[in-house]
Amino acid sequence: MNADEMKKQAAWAALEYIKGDGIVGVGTGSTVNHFIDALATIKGRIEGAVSSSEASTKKMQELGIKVFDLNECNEIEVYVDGADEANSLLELVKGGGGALTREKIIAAASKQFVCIVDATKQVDILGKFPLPVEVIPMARSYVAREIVKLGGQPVYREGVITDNGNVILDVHGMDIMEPIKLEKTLNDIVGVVTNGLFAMRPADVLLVGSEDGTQTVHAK
Ligand SMILES: O=C[C@H](O)[C@H](O)[C@H](O)COP(=O)(O)O
Repeated sequence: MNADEMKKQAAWAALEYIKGDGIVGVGTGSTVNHFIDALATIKGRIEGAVSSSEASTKKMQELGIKVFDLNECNEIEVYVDGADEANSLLELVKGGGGALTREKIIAAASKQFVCIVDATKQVDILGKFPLPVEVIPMARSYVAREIVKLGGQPVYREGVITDNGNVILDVHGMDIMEPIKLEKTLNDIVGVVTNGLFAMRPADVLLVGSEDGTQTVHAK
């Protein structure tokens, strides 16, 4: 079984968590694309979705899923999204696809966060995957210098503009021993919009697609 088949397995398993008939929070990425295919099979039962990216919005609209603005919604029951890394506390690194800010907003606005990954995403220590940081364009060099002071090696993701009109720095070389502390420290740098650590608001459930079927993990 390849990684994409494992992603698909985890994505379809997330359907079980869509119990009501309300609005579902939908993340971004190749794993979520499988989830959107799954969600389309129950589109008659749910009211619709809120979306964390233009890409997910487009795919959902093509499949006939109604997409709402988050400002039109109250608390979202369930948010389903992928991740680039997940540890045993279900703290995550996200943003490989550049959608971290809207993802973090919907995660914060949701009661339950179901994270869907393939088995390669599970790690003991976060940070091998370069940590994405979304930055206001004029602050890019300043923020990069501040990140170097924290021990990271920021690399400008050239040619990428986020859905919010900002740029991304991918921070290499960090063993993230204290994810909550680093998430807050990065947030405090002026010019940073969001960082890809989801530790203050980790996932509630992790569905891991693997050779042995989908494993359900709760935070230790
Ligand atoms: O910005 C992108 C998101 O955080 C994705 O959820 C994350 O990068 C995982 O993507 P994929 O499912 O394609 O591996």
